Amino acid sequence: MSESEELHKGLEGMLVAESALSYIDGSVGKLVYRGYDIEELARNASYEEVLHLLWHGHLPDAGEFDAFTGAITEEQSVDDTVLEALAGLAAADESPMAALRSGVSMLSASDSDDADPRDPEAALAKGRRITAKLPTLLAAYDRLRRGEDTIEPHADLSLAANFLYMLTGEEPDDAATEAMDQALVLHADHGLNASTFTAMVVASTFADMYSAVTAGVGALSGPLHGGANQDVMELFFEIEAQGADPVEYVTTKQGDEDGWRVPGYGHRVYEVKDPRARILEQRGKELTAASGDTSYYDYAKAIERFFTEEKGLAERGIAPNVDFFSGTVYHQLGIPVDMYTPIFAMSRAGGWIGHVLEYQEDNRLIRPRGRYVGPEDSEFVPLDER
Ligand SMILES: CC(=O)SCCNC(=O)CCNC(=O)[C@H](O)C(C)(C)COP(=O)(O)OP(=O)(O)OC[C@H]1O[C@@H](n2cnc3c(N)ncnc32)[C@H](O)[C@@H]1OP(=O)(O)O
Ligand SMILES: O=C([O-])CC(=O)C(=O)O
Repeated sequence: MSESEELHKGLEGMLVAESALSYIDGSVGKLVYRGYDIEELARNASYEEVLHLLWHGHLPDAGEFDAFTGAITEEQSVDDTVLEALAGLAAADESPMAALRSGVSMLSASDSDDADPRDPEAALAKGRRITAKLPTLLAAYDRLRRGEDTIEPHADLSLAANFLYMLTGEEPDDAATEAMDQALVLHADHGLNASTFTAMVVASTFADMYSAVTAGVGALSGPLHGGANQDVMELFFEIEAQGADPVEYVTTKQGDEDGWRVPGYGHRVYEVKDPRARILEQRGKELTAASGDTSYYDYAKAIERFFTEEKGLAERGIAPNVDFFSGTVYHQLGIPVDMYTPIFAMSRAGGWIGHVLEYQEDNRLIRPRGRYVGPEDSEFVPLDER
């Protein structure tokens, strides 16, 4: 075993695994899933096609697509026991992201397949079950906390359309379905980000898929990761509530709060604008223009222009990431702000599961070292003598 004494805080830039799922060139803002450019997938592929690509290594042909979506459709319902537990969480005013974390964990109770987690077919089946149920679970939670009856999934709708249908009770139009589906495609995978790596660490012990996905949800929830999309929209709400100028507002905030970071800005890997932000920005622009209310899109652009041109953040490699514009899209779809990060999780589950399946093909327990900096030779004194 070779042991290096070099410290790699945050594992920054460290290669810890090989993966064929997604590639990021942070210097030019390029993202590909299995060789396909994200822009092309966002324009042409559905979330279900992307799931097939990530889990099975290729885009499905028509027959494979039907079989794949058919298998998902069969798994979309969520057991009453889980819905009852969700109702309890709603009564306790739990956030949707926390409810999702608990919900994924509870789903395992209604999975009768107790195959060995080392069995790749069983792991894939569990992953498919979780992915199929997440939109149902999340939409149900939002309805329960509003005191509404939950809605069963519609067998003829895609995951994206079904989510909106189960949330609102109405079948979404094409524009809303396309926007939701595109958001799911864009968030599905992103290399070894913190939540994916978390899921891999859990799965490297051969804990089961429910444990890996539950842990992924927890890691994604933080404001340095997926939680930033909610923070961005809450910033816009604050600006609106105060009738403030967006640039003045963020400048004052930076002056007042030492170390305050613009949510949705900056990235460990990208040195330029995230390609997903570019696509979501365009979608946000179209949807806000169509609705006649462009205010949040305008705030985002004003802040971006200021940080790029006046503050020179772009020159330091700090630019909008995926979380900066997604809220402008979700808001136009009428989705509550605290559902934004759970939607990210609903999509990213596809990536977590893909990475877990891939990693377990040639599994190695993930177990790094920490440098010990504590005291040496401490003398133990019994409790009653301390
Ligand atoms: C889906 C996702 O997870 S995308 C990321 C979502 N998270 C956010 O949007 C939260 C805001 N952004 C951030 O906190 C950071 O950019 C992170 C955590 C995403 C990446 O951070 P790191 O790779 O650790 O970069 P690091 O913290 O070293 O920052 C480098 C420099 O850029 C600055 N910086 C980074 N992000 C921002 C920001 N959002 N606003 C202002 N300054 C920033 C830091 O202050 C630091 O400056 P310094 O060198 O003068 O101290
Ligand atoms: O890659 C990262 O570190 C964060 C990110 O953008 C993602 O997970 O989509």
